[in-house]
Parts: sequence; structure tokens; C-alpha cells
Amino acid sequence: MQDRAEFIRTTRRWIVKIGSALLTRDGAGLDRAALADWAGQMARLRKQGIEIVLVSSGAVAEGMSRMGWKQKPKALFEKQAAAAIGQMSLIHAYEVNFQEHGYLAAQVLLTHDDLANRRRYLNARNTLRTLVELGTIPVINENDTVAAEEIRLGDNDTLGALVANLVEAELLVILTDQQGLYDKDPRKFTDAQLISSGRANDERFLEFAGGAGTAIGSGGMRTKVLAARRAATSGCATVIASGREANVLERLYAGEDLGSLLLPDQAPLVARKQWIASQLQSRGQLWLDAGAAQAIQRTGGSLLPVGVVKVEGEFGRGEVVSCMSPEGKLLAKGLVNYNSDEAERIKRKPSREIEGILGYIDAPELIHRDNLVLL
Ligand SMILES: Nc1ncnc2c1ncn2[C@@H]1O[C@H](COP(=O)(O)OP(=O)(O)O)[C@@H](O)[C@H]1O
Ligand SMILES: N[C@@H](CCC(=O)OP(=O)(O)O)C(=O)O
Repeated sequence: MQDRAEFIRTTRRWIVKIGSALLTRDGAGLDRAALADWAGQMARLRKQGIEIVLVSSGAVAEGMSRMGWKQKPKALFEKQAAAAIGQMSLIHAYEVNFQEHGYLAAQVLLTHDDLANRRRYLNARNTLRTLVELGTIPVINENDTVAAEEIRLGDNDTLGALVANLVEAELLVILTDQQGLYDKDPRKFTDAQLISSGRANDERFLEFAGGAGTAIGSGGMRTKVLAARRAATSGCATVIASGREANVLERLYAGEDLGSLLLPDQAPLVARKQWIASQLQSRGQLWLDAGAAQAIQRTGGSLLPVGVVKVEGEFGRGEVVSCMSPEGKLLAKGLVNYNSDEAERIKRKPSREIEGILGYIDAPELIHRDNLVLL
């Protein structure tokens, strides 16, 4: 494997994600001194030519602390209210601190829909790229105040990875309250061993990773490992490291062996496929027979109607659907050429019969291989 310092030198655009538990001292309110310190480090990296996009959590936790709430509220509307209150102090603190180093902060609040709708996705990408080119430091969070429960991303590890895909970053740095990924939860096991580096797609890492360590954090290590996998689809590496380690970002830049470095082991997907892969929700499911599953997995073929045995959900033409194996495993996602009613009518049928059944033919495939992403 390439030497760490050598690899870091090839990176030019970083996403830095700071977690709630770390930023708010487990919910005790914003750690302003630490925040000022990270802002200083990011500004110094920016001066050295590293483009930084920050994904910061902490709105709900800080809102709770400002309201004097001791526990995370159960009701969504209360969490949303807390986010609206906390986001103010969060963004104010970043603005003041970045300005001290001569940088403008730019607030960007995203929802799942902004990334799921292709037009809005492209818009968000252009805006973020422009903000970076203008020399500002974008500060991103989920738009918690408007995101309904069922479409919330919920944890910012996922958001960090989606943003890494969006702006084609080379490195996603996830700062948290542990030194990195251990082979078991270090809060529970004193003999846990730190993983210094590995492949983002190593199956063992998901087994190692447990849930959040505090009531304030969401997702725990599991969402961080999944984020590393997601970031890897656009060729982006991930470092999970402790935000409490002195000068952690600058030391990472110097190539120091801190935290866990999870490297992509696949060629980056082309931009369109990346967008398909980044869809967290799909409109429906196509259940494949064994032959079709093999055709898309082994030979990289398109999905033909003849290989589909069951159609679930309601979807329109051009929407994202999931392809399931006969055993119920999610194999791929893709943009479908026919809507759900049409797919229902042409399933199990050879493509030459499509026109006779529907009265027209758009394409012989249900999903063309250019629009199909294996997972
Ligand atoms: N294998 C593991 N290695 C390290 N931390 C783990 C592991 N499994 C679970 N965790 C927990 O994940 C927590 C960090 O995630 P989380 O609480 O969501 O923080 P954040 O707010 O930074 O995203 C740690 O405090 C730790 O208790
Ligand atoms: N958007 C939420 C962050 C969600 C969250 O807690 O994320 P994480 O940093 O993964 O624990 C907030 O700002 O409170």
C-alpha cells in the first residue's frame, strides 16, 4: 500500500466532519475552545492549498443545551425546534472563528431530497463548487428543521460521504470522540485494538462497528464505516480520527499515522452512476431470477424484463429502483426505463414482446447497464 504521507500529498479537497458528541462535550454545550482550534487548523490547511468543506453536527445538541433540556426530546418537532435554535450558535461560532483567519464561512443546509432529485443535486454541486472556488469555507448540516422523519439522513456521517461524492473530494476526515475504528467498541472493551488502515469495503469492519457511544451521537461507528464505503464509490478515502488529539488535522496532513485510514479499492464510478449509488431511497423493487442476477453481477449486463419475476412499489420512468436477488439481497440500483404498471406487464417476457404488450417500445432493457450500479 502507498505510504500514508505520500497518499495525503495527493489530496487537494477534504471534507471534514465533526460529530455531535465531540463538538458538544457529550451534550454539555458547544466546546467553543475546541471549535476555535479546529477552525484555526482548517484555515491553515486552506492556506496551504487544501480546499475544505466542513460538515458539522451539533445543532440539536446545542439547541437542547441552550434550552436547558437534559435529554434528547422524543418528539420530532421538538428536535427540529432544538436544531433551529442550535444551528444559530453553531454557525455564528464558525463564522467568527473563520473570519479571524481571514476566511468567510458559508452556511449550506441540505435535505435528503436535495441530493435525491437530480436537478437539485446538480444545483447543490454547482453552488458548493462555486463557494470553494470563491475561497470560502462551506459549513454544511442537514436541514433538520424541515426534514421529516422518514426522509431524514439522521446522521452526518452519511451526509459527509454524500458531500464527498458531490464535490469529488479525495479525503473525508471524520472527527469523533474516539481515536478511530477499533475491532470492538472501546467504551465497552478495554482491550479493543485500533485499526490503523484498511480497505473501506472490508466486511469485518462493519462487524467491529457498534452504535453511538452516547445519547447525543447518532449512528456510532457503523455509520462511519458505511460512510467510508460510500465515499469510496467516488474514489474518496476516509480517515476516522479523534478530534481531541492536538492539531489532528494538520498532523494528518503531515502524514502522521493517526486514526483509521480506510482506502477505496475500486475505480471511481462515473458521475451519473455515483448519483444513482447515492440514492438512499428507491421507489420500488425488481426481484430478479438467478439468471438475471448473474447477468448483471458477473457479466455487467443490462437488466431485461425476462429476468424479473416480481415488481414492487410505484415508480415512474427514469426513477431509481432496487434490484433484489432471489434470496432478497440488494444487488444493484438503477434508473428504470418503464413505470411500475408497465414493468408489471412486461416482467418475465422477452424484449421482442414489449411492443405487442404495451403498444410501444422505449428500450429493450428494463434498466440499461449504463444506468445500473452494482452494490
Ligand atoms: N468498533 C468501534 N470503534 C470505535 N468506536 C465505536 C466502535 N463501536 C462503537 N463505537 C462507538 O461510536 C461512538 C462514536 O460515534 P457517535 O457517538 O455517533 O459520535 P459522533 O457524534 O462523533 O458521530 C464512540 O463513542 C464509540 O462508543
Ligand atoms: N444534524 C444533526 C446531526 C445529527 C448527528 O447527531 O450526527 P452525528 O454527528 O453523526 O452524531 C445536528 O446538527 O444536530
